[in-house]
Amino acid sequence: MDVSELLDSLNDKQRDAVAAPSKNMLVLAGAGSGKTRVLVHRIAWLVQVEQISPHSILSVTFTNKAAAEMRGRVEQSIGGNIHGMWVGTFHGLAHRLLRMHFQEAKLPQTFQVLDSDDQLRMIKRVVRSLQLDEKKWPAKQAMYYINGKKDEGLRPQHIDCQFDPTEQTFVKIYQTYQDTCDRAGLVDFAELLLRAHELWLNNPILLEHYQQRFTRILVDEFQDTNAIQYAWLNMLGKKHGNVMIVGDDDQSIYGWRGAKIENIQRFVKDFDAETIRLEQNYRSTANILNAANALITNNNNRLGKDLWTEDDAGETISLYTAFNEIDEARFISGRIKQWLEEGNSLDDVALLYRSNAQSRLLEEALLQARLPYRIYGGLRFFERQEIKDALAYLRLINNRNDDASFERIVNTPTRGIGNKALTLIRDCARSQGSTLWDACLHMIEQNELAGRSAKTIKAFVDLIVQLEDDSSNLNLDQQANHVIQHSGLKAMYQAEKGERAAARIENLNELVTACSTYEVDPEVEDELTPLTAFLTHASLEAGESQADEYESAVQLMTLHSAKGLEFPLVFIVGMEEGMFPSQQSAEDIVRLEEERRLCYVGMTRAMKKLYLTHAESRRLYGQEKYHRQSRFLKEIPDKFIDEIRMKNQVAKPKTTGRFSNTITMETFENTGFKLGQQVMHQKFGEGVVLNFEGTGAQSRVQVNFSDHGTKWLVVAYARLEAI
Ligand SMILES: Nc1ncnc2c1ncn2[C@@H]1O[C@H](COP(=O)(O)OP(=O)(O)OP(=O)(O)O)[C@@H](O)[C@H]1O
Ligand SMILES: [Mg+2]
Repeated sequence: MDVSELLDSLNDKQRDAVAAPSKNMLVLAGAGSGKTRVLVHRIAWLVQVEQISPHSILSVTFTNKAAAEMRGRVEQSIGGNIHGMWVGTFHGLAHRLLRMHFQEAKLPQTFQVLDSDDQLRMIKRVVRSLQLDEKKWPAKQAMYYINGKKDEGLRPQHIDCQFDPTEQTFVKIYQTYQDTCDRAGLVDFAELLLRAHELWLNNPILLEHYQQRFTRILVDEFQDTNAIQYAWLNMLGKKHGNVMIVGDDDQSIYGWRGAKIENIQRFVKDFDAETIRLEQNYRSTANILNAANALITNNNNRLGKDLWTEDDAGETISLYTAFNEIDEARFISGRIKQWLEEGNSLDDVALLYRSNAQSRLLEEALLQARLPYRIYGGLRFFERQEIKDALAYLRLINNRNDDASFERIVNTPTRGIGNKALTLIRDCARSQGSTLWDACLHMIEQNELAGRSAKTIKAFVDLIVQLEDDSSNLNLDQQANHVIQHSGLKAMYQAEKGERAAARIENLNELVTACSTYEVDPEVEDELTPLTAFLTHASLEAGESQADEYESAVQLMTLHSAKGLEFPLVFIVGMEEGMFPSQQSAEDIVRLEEERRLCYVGMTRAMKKLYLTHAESRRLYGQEKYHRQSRFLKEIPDKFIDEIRMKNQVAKPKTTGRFSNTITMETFENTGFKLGQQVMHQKFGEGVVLNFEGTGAQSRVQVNFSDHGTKWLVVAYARLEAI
């Protein structure tokens, strides 16, 4: 792209931001106003016009995927590659620094990243080792505590807990956990940021090196930075005064993870930054945009922004009231099918939900309708059980001190190592201040294990050593394959049988493929073995990209992970009180406002058409619950919404069992049943058909059961038999 093109595709305000002389800037603007576009064009501008070396540019994105996209977009617009430029998430960049300066950061070269699942296990173990009551000190709570403190930049010794015995215990857990991680060479996500911050704090020369190197810094989605990220940026960027941040206070949705909206104003003050506001939205139709704008005005203390569009009103937003969660899912799959039949692509469709667990039913409906789908950021490849098992073997082979991996696989597949033996090993590790692996060696050597345990533990130790011996000279993918085969994992999953087992084997095979296509980043990972590099990659990526990347598919994701994305057709499901807003946020104004921002984020992902759905009843934890519709629905002015309700589409519902003769003889929409007909249901027994609703796959019948009263049932599911 030449320079004029770079600017031509921008409006005046965007252009001002892209071509501004270097200074600290805040681009504050609502959803879809081109903030990310400005950032990308700004980088291209710096390289092409200002002749800044990519080496001097550091750009922070919110996800790894966004980083890859940004790199691609910049490379495309300057028509060349941008080697030397650092683009990544705060975590990814911190990790990179720690890899490059592991000694200064007081880490072993082979340090590994601990994901949250493994972190939780470690903390559980620590709580137990401190002989605390696990009910009183739940590991999860301790994990929030530890990560929260790290996000604030606090080590145990910084925490004043003299007069608070509860906090004293948490600090003790924090300290013990940290000691264990340090011993094992493990770094959790929050630790990455804190360590990287301390790295600079303790090494002024190193800091100065990076301050001089990164003379241009850009940050997307700034509204979701936490305290330690802000401190890190402040340290790096303040000296040269060329930091551009873009953000939207109305889209701050990670307060629960320590993000601070106040950082936006703080930045303006600390960095003496100029504010540029963008006001034109290029993403959504006027109906969608105005509905989202109306919703968000219900929040207080906003920085305030105007957002308008030149786009047409477009279709109204459709609101569907499903009568239960199955109906909701089927309605959605029906509409997607229709969308596809109208000649559109599945890639253009997103289903957004409040919590991950909601995906299951939607998946089921999509599977039934044979609509390919992909879960974005949910059941991630590298988080799947079998993958984590295989990686744990590789990790332990790579680094015997990795206690988390040791714990995971010591008895997977089962090899008769019981809890008793494990407790002995843990105790020994604790008393020796050693890792679990070393404790095993010690106990074997000293004959401290009972006959059977001694044998099984020795066998495990031998297995790991053998796996390493046999595979260390192989290529990375051969090595992975060898370990999957000879660890017993493959046989174990094969023995499981069924579809799920087949999927697991497929995943394991895919891991080998992932190894074979993995490319080492020469700037950081040259010194590492390919295995260490790959294992790190696995932890960081956690499968943000899915296996079947090239197939056209519906995207399923949580509202949180939809941030920054856009789709022509969007469904937001489960819009019920207690679901969205979530139960916990209903009484707390701060949390409620964050939920509302989340709804704003969700709605503003839609370009052409938005569906909002809710179910009148829903099975939750095995129980049928009735929820009122979400207050957010009521906050959207009626003029933007069009209600679809099956009841409106059918003949008047009847509530009694008496029918006129003409109706009695009709078979409703080929359901196979007639009004007044006697039917049998597996669970509810005998009954009489009272009424029909809906059409096609969604048709429902109302049946009066002799023993269970009147119920509405979806014909396709109910398996009613005429008698
Ligand atoms: N000046 C412009 N002319 C035409 N299209 C534009 C312009 N600016 C942005 N767009 C398009 O508008 C859409 C939204 O842009 P972008 O994703 O950069 O917005 P954003 O402010 O980052 O949104 P979000 O707040 O959701 O992250 C994109 O499809 C982008 O290509
Ligand atoms: Mg954006």
